[in-house]
Amino acid sequence: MKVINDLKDFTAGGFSSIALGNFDGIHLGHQKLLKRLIESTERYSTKSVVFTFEPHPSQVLNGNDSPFLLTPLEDKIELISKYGVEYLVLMPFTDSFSKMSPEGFVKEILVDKMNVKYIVVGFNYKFGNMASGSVDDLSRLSHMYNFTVEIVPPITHQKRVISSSYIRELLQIGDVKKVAECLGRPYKIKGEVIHGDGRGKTIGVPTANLKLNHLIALPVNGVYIVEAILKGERYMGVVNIGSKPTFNKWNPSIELHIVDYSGDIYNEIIEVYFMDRIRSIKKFRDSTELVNQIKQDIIVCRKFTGKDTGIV
Ligand SMILES: Cc1cc2nc3c(=O)[nH]c(=O)nc-3n(C[C@H](O)[C@H](O)[C@H](O)COP(=O)(O)O)c2cc1C
Ligand SMILES: Nc1ncnc2c1ncn2[C@@H]1O[C@H](COP(=O)(O)OP(=O)(O)OP(=O)(O)O)[C@@H](O)[C@H]1O
Repeated sequence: MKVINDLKDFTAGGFSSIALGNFDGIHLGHQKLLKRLIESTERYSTKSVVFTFEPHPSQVLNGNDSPFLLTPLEDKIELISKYGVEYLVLMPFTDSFSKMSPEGFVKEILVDKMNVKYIVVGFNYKFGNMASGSVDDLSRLSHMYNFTVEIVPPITHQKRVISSSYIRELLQIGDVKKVAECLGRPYKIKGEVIHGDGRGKTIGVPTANLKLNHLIALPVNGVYIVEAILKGERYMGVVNIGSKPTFNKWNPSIELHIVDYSGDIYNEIIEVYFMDRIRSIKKFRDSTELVNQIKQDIIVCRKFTGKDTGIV
């Protein structure tokens, strides 16, 4: 897959099939669009293109108030390329770009620069300045400029329309199981192992403290069952996201205890896949009570394994 930041580098020749949107998370709704995109290329003899913005428009429009992301760019690229997409356009979402009218975007970018023949979008797609363009506008413009528009009806999970924002809401209540159902895979975060207070080893539960990308959404504070990928190997583990009230440590951290593992893993990169939430963080009377609880957490974690986790 060719990743392009500047349309000058777009040299597809012939016609294009284009999927439009932000694609944060590559959830089941996005996946449906990607499948339809690939299917269209045979019908229309086109090149497949995913057209998205980088950075995410909300980061430009809302600055520090923009939501945390579900997928870092490198994961988004990897997930999209798995569908066999030929071009991924990461259009810089500048202030001036955000002021383009819906008509201007379609004519100047999609028609003139990309020779569009087919567009696939979801039912609620909005585009152009102030998100003023709708799928009806896109249909109207398709007659004017002679391309086909396919509008994908809502993809739902338990009667809720799946969207990146809905998945962020689920993370905020810790429902990582439902998140996995909406993504078609478990939610993943990735980080480098850094030094903690070194208390874990002394209480018999060594933990890897992870340094994370601060733009990426985390599940709400609590204790989770996870699968961890370390040096290409897969392990089960338990993760604590949040503070350590038992020791009066209130700064947030994320700590992973890998079950049945010992060894020095400082500076290693670990991928963590969230399978289920076990409980909230509690203040225990002392470290013995805490360790007893963590042992229980590990039992719950062990019971969970043996299942097909869906990690690809
Ligand atoms: C599975 C798991 C559950 C945890 N649950 C709690 C908890 O409920 N309350 C708490 O104060 N600390 C909890 N912790 C955090 C421990 O206090 C922490 O791992 C220990 O203090 C070591 O911290 P350090 O790596 O910074 O030295 C938990 C840790 C793990 C791995
Ligand atoms: N559940 C869904 N069903 C059908 N189409 C969808 C669904 N979710 C997103 N799409 C479509 O996929 C494309 C990319 O979606 P986009 O990432 O922009 O929005 P989103 O996933 O709905 O997230 P947000 O919550 O940020 O609006 C758009 O064309 C959108 O309409």
